[in-house]
Amino acid sequence: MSAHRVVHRSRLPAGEPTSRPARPGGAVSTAAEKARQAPENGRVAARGRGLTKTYGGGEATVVALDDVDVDIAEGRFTAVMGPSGSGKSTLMHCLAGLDTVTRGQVWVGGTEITGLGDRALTKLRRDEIGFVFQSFNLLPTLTARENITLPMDIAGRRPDPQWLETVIDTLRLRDRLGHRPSQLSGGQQQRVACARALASRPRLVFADEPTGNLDSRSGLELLRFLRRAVDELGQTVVMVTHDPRAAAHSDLVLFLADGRIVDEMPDPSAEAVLERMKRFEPTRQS
Ligand SMILES: Nc1ncnc2c1ncn2[C@@H]1O[C@H](COP(=O)(O)OP(=O)(O)OP(=O)(O)O)[C@@H](O)[C@H]1O
Repeated sequence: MSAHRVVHRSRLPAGEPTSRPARPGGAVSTAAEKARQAPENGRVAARGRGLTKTYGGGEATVVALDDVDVDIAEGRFTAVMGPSGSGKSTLMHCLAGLDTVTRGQVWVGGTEITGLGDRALTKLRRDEIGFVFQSFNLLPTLTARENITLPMDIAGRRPDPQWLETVIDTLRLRDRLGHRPSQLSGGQQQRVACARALASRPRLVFADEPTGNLDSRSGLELLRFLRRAVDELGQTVVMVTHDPRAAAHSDLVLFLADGRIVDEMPDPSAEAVLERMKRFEPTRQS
């Protein structure tokens, strides 16, 4: 679908994990994994081992994640798909340090975040991770530009001006920078939210249904921008989506079912993803 397979990474920091660990068992050690575009430098941006997340207790226990091993390759675009309730958002939130796991370990870059105190975790999220959610979470009293730079302003950091301009232009926000969210369309608000997530050039961008509230043109532009952020700027993107066409912009699709990674697809096409998703239909709840 998108011509994006050449990856240039000129911005890789030193000192990160240098090899992918052995992965005993589980979907991530299948033949498909060998076909996956393993990063030449072997770096992982985020890693989960034995991730288990349960809610409730006794007979009412819900297992949202069931012993998941996962590596998110640095400088790649990973999509996460699966039926409703399969654990996609939970996986993303646990990898991003927005939620805690019941068992297991999570690393972001070289830092194990499981067990980190609130303060250290907040700092790591602020410095290393950008979030794009379906709900835009913009502050209504601030202009688009102020919303975009707010996280950096709070952190007392100055955006790289050139990068910020690139983000603003690519997301076609230049003539909207002085507008407040109520004066923007849904698509424009989502683009502001995306610009905010990318403004600090975070190592890792997590996007939860980022195109869910967008018309198809705005959605396509957002996906192309995320693709560019990966190909041209070496960023790492993890996107939860229900849309096979959106997933086709990624390098690798991870398929979840019942809290486990049950399959993965490198270099996905929308058609192949749709076909794979159809195999979940009998157990689908929505
Ligand atoms: N706070 C919670 N309390 C109890 N159960 C929860 C909670 N959050 C999630 N769950 C359950 O955990 C499971 C996984 O939820 P999750 O939101 O990760 O799924 P999902 O794949 O992202 O779903 P969807 O595609 O519908 O957004 C579901 O069965 C859900 O009902």
